[in-house]
Amino acid sequence: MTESEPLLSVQGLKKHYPGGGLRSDPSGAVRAVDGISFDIARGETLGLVGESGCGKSTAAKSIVRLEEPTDGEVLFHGGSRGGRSRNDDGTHPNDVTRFHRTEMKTFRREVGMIFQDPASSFDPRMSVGDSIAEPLSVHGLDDGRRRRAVVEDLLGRVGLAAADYGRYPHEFSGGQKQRLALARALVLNPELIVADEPVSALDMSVQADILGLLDRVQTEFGLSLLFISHDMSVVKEICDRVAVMYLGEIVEVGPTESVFETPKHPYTEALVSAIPTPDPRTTNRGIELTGSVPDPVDPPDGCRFHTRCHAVVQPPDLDVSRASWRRLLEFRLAIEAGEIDVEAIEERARTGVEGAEQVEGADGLDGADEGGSTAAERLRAAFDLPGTVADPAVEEDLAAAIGAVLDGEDARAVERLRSTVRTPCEQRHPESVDHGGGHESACIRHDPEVRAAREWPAER
Ligand SMILES: Nc1ncnc2c1ncn2[C@@H]1O[C@H](COP(=O)(O)OP(=O)(O)OP(=O)(O)O)[C@@H](O)[C@H]1O
Repeated sequence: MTESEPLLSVQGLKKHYPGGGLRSDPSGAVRAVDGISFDIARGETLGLVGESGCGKSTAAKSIVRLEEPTDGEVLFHGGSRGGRSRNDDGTHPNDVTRFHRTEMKTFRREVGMIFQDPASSFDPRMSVGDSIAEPLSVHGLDDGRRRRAVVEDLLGRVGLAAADYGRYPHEFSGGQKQRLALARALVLNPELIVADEPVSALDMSVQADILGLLDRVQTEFGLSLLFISHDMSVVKEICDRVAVMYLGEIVEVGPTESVFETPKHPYTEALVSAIPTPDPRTTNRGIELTGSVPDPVDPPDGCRFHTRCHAVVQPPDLDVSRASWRRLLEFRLAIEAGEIDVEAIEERARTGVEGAEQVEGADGLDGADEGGSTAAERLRAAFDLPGTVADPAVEEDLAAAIGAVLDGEDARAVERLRSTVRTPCEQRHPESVDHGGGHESACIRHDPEVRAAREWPAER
């Protein structure tokens, strides 16, 4: 491997779990990881970040083959270990996904893992020293005294004492257990550590200790580190580069400083914006990330983030304000998700929690109450929709869609709205665009072809 070749190169990795779909395709696969690619250089820490359910753990497990990947390559040691290049059939001799048993055994020695819950990796009936030493026996170090010496040395390096060798897991705190887990991950002198949420279960002060330790150990041992976390501030602390994952895909990757200072993808922007600022007088950028990650069985078309995106692109020919556009799209998406509960809206109006009196001046469709508003107006009010949309064609579609929703015909409502309330973001899967310095993102606002064909304001 030359210096410039990555230690780990993940290419188009997919992990789909069979069945389990509840929505449009009940037999559909759970697309937990859906074609991710990234490299990790020797001695580098790459952070894989995203909300719960984005596929981070599945990605980690697929890379080390605790789960069998559905597709893609995981090249360990670049492309030239032992001078070997690709086989005639295009496969690669260093592709972990194709390793046989003996190659896997070697690979496992070269990759250490740490998980969120360190307790689960220790047998409560075994001394921690014996647990840490176990991989040494498995990999052929038969000399018990040497095994003990290696483990005692490691215990010191992770901030514990050689005398801790004979103690049992329940005698250690959460932070100490994570130190033990790190010692165990290091025992075979690996080149890569995969750490999946290693500090999420720990108190803030202990988190800082463990992050400091990871950082120190990484430098000392010259390790590469794949660091998985949902916590942006933790990632910022420790990573050289960051890959942001959303619904099975990587939407942005780049040097940590660049990604945090000038996030290019709206999802990253929202995650960065949500980081609490240490100074209460300064406010963050105030982008609210609403809702949760959609079902990976049936991900949204085009850009998977468009259903939650604050920057979702308005069609150039839709002549309404930006605020109205967002509301119209949110309304359509709510109908599609089956989230509109007309009875609850009516009930709230009756009990005065949300007044129908907020809506004035629009033509009623049906069901006028004592205050004079109609069910259609109350539905508009509930979704903060304009009383009348300025663009007559859109207003016609919206009124028809509202009527359909009130009639319980959601499919008809969606069909009607889809003709006008339709974002370019759902029509095209965004390609990754290079912003320079290894900073890439996949958002159609940056796609040169799309930008050339349409006109919307330059955003970042
Ligand atoms: N064995 C499985 N079978 C079916 N679906 C699964 C399985 N494991 C994970 N999933 C689904 O795959 C998606 C990604 O899960 P994953 O645990 O990888 O996400 P994550 O980003 O690591 O989140 P978390 O931190 O909550 O674990 C989720 O929708 C999850 O429900």
